[in-house]
Amino acid sequence: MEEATSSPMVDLFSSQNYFTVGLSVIIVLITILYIKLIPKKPAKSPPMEGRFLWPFMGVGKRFGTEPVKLLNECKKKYGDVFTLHVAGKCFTFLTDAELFQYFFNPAKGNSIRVKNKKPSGEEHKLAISFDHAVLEFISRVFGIPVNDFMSQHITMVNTMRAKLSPSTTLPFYTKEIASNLMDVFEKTTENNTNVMGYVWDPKGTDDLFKAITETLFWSTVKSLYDKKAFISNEQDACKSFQTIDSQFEIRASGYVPESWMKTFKGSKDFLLKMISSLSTNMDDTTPDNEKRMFQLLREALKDVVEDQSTIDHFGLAMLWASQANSLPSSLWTICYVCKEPAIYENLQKEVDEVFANHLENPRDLTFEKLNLFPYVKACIYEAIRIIPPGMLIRKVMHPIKLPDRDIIIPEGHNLCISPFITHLDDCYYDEPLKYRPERWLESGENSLSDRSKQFIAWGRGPHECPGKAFSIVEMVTFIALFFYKFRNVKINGEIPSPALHRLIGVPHPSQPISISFEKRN
Ligand code: HEM
Repeated sequence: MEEATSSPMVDLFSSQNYFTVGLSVIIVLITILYIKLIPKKPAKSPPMEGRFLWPFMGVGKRFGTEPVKLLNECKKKYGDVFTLHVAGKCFTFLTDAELFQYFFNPAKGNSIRVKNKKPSGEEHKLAISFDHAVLEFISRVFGIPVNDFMSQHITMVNTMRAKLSPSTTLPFYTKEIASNLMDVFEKTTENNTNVMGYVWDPKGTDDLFKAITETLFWSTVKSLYDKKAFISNEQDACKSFQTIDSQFEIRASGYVPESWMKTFKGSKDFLLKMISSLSTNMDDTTPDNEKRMFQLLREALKDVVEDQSTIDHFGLAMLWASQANSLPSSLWTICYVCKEPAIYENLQKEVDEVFANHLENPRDLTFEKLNLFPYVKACIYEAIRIIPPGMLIRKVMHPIKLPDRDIIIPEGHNLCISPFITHLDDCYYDEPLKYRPERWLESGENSLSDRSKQFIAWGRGPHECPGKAFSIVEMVTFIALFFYKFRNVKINGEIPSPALHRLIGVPHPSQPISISFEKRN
């Protein structure tokens, strides 16, 4: 018999063995990587969902497609504090309204810093930070340099808060809104071609959101920037805004470089150019009480930023913030009102009564006169209650312990609350899914107000939306005039669901909405 010639040494280096050894090394490396990527869960930290799922993703896919369902499931499973592991990041949600004070007012010592951690500098005084939570995506989307955002973002917010208040310039900014809106509602293909905005067909529209956007965009811009702002033959500013808004999440995520997002970049550059030319042509001799919001913002920033073009980037951020929530909130209000005949009738009655008895010309609807529309306001609040911004976010800068709970939220977590979850919780609202504007008008025990602890659509505390008062004025004016100008408004088909991938801000509709109406001459 022939002896075997191959030694064990030779066997070891056969191609099959190379493969087996290679495969084993890869498996070991993947296992090490997997274990390394599983987020650490320090003792006493909140229960975590998605920790052991493929660590790059966690519950990322579900969070991006059905966040509300996921949050409700977790709330049931873990209680009112839990963490989601999303694509390597930890999002800790507080769902009990009693805990919101720790989220909104950390400065008052509400969130208790864990003792052995010492703050290292001024900006780290607070255990949680708004600025650190939004810094990256704000600078990606609007191009505000990180250092300028950290040092001057508060200047922007304080300037807006001071000037968009009923006791200062808010009545001035809002005095022409009615007239500007009427110009657009009355625009036809034959007349007023010099008025920017949508042409409302006398019978209806197949895309209500587009119609609202192209109407309200221009009136907001005229109020806050300049009467003639952004008008150009080169490109449509409203379309540029729509492009930025629709691609906001993709750019904010940072997964796609801006150079690959040609239409986004083109729109952003165009709007920055428009804002910059506005800056250059500003008349500094305008009396303070007649200066537009952007002019005041520019004055507040010009001596504190090194590169003057940074002001334009702040101006772009303010432009987006001033539109992104008011537009869908106006849309959802019209949809809900039209779907409930009794509500529609009540609202129409109020609108008709005010325009018949208190205002000869709808264009004269001033700031003071808006108090004549309590039912319109209640309809808007109720729509924002049911379809609010998806979530509010802060960064945990130092581990925090929630009083009375054996839970420590680790440093680095994103701390979140979701108006969607709270506003639809039957602990806080009777029949929460029911659109019932009357709940905002009830008195006594049931009375609600936008200060109720469970109503958080505009946030609360030091970061409460600085445009809140402006947005209410704008939306009440818009809805009152819409139902003055258009009669027998009917939504054709079902109201589509909100597109929930948009968690920062009020969601858009998932489908175009078609409506028909008769237009009053
Ligand atoms: C329906 C209308 C609106 C809603 C529901 C809304 C909601 C919000 C929310 C929830 C926040 C974050 C609050 C937090 O994290 O605690 C916010 C921030 C902000 N909003 Fe609004 N908003 C609306 C309209 C407006 C308007 C019209 C403007 C501008 C005129 C505006 C400007 C801003 C700005 C600049 C911030 C950032 C605040 C900061 O950085 O501290 N918003 N808004």
